[in-house]
Amino acid sequence: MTLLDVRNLSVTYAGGAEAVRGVDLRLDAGQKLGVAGESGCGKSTLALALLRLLPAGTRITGEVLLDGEDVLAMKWGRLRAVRWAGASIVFQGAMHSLNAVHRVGDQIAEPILLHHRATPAGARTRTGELLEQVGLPAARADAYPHELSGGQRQRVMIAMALACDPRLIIADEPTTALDVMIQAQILRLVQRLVAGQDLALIMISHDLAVLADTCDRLAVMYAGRVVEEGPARQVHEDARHPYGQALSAAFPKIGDPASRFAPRGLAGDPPDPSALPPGCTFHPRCPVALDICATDDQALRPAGTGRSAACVHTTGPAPLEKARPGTS
Ligand SMILES: Nc1ncnc2c1ncn2[C@@H]1O[C@H](COP(=O)(O)OP(=O)(O)OP(=O)(O)O)[C@@H](O)[C@H]1O
Repeated sequence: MTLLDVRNLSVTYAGGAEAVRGVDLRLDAGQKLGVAGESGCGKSTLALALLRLLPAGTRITGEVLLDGEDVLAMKWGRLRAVRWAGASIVFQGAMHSLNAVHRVGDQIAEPILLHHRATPAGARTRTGELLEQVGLPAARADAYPHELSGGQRQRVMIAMALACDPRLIIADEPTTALDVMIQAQILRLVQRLVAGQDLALIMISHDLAVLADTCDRLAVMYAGRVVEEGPARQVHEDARHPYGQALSAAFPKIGDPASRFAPRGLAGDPPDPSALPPGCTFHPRCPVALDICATDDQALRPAGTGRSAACVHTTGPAPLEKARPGTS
């Protein structure tokens, strides 16, 4: 059953940055979707748009249907109910997301009190259970954020995200700020919490290998657009879009120790979303670009069973839009 249906979602920041452009995504109940892409490709903007957490003045268009209800069209009161209880977000860098002057237990209890109309004693019991679920002693509820390590704080953030029994968790680079050993622990925790449950997950990372290990499906974003989508392992091991191929070559393949020593980086950076190049936005960096790529962008189209890509090499020419006049 479809839990999340994102249709033609676009986000433009007040300054004119087109951070997300025409994204379509579908997620079934309990399904795990990875969203990959370099820094600046619009992954966090996409996550924030799903719960309308973007700064005032940002233009969001399209539809975000959560259980059939459009988050983008909801009244404020309904939106508040959907945040935490329908879907919740675990951000990167827990220190900035937690309030430094409140005990972590009180911060976990807050959404429980708000959404479940629990008594303070009931909320405290539930907080203890949640802390134990994420591998912390219940007594850590009395700690302030600065008394916890980075990994412990991220566990608290995950406990908060679980507090109201959401059907969807969005994890935005949940391990980025942590050292490698702790990263692995937190990833295992997320995998354990979502495995075999009806809890859907959108996990955002620049690391395809991590996503392939955790998720069922994978969407690769470039310059605000999904350029490739499909079963996670297949996209990681045999990407169809040249950007997906470059991204996956930059990280070791699961179970392939040789690839660990031969990462191939991609020259250059993603384009400035306020001044996107005409045609396919990847063409200036693409090793296999054709003349047509400088003028015509390609729509995401079928590229094998259950897979899609937006590349003239994979799917043949079918322009999404002509280059804007004066831009080529
Ligand atoms: N509040 C904002 N105002 C204007 N532009 C913004 C704002 N937030 C992000 N951007 C721009 O939108 C683009 C997409 O940023 P976003 O953070 O979504 O990318 P990302 O793929 O999540 O990158 P990272 O992995 O570094 O978080 C970037 O060019 C960024 O500079």
